[in-house]
Amino acid sequence: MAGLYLASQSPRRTELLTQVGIDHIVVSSTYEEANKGYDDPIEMVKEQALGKARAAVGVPEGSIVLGADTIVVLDNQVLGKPHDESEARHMLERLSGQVHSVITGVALLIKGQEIVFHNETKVYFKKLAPFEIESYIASGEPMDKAGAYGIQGKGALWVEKIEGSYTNVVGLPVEHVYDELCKALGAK
Ligand SMILES: Cc1cn([C@H]2C[C@H](O)[C@@H](COP(=O)(O)OP(=O)(O)OP(=O)(O)O)O2)c(=O)[nH]c1=O
Repeated sequence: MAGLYLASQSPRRTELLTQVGIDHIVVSSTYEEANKGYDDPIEMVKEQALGKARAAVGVPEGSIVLGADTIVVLDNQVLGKPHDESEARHMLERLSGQVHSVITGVALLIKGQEIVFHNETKVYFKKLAPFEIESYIASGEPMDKAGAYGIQGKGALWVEKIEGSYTNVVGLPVEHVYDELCKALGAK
C-alpha cells in the first residue's frame, strides 16, 4: 500500500490508527476550520475533512491522505471544541440528560480520487450534577474536544449508552476507514 499520511493534530486519531495496525505518518494541514455558514452539519464535517486532507503539508506524490473532522450535534445545533471554560460549562449543561449525535466526516485522497464519507453515533448522556460539571472542567479534559467531553477519558462516566461506532465518538471511525481503504485498493 502507498504510504498513508494523516493530516491531523488530534492525538486520538493517530492512536486509533495505531491501535488497529494501520501504519501512517502524521502531518500538519494548513486548512483553517470554519464552523459557520453551513446549513447541514454532515455537509460541514465532510467539507472540513476534505479541506484538511487537501491542505496536508509535505505529502509525496502518489500517497494516501486522510483528513477528519468531528462535531457534536444537539437539537440541530453544532457543538465544536469549547473556546473557554464557560463555553465548556454551557455545553455540558446542555448535554446533561439528553441524547446527542457525534458526527465525524472523513476524507481519503487515494489514487487520484477524493472519497468523502461520514459516520454518526448516538450518545445518551446521564444527568450531570453541577459539582460534576465543575470538577470535570477543572480536570482540563473538556478543552480540546468537540462537545467538551471525551468518551475515552473521564467523560466515560457521563455516558449511559451509545448507538453506533465507539471509535467514531473518539474522533475516527477506524472500522469504516478500513472498509473504505480496502474498497479503494481493491483488496475486498
Ligand atoms: C466527542 C469526543 C470528541 N473528541 C475529540 C476528537 C477530536 O480530536 C476533537 C474534535 O476536533 P476536530 O476539529 O475534529 O479535530 P482536532 O482539532 O482535534 O484535530 P485536527 O483538526 O488537526 O484533525 O474532539 C474526543 O477525543 N472524544 C470524544 O468523546
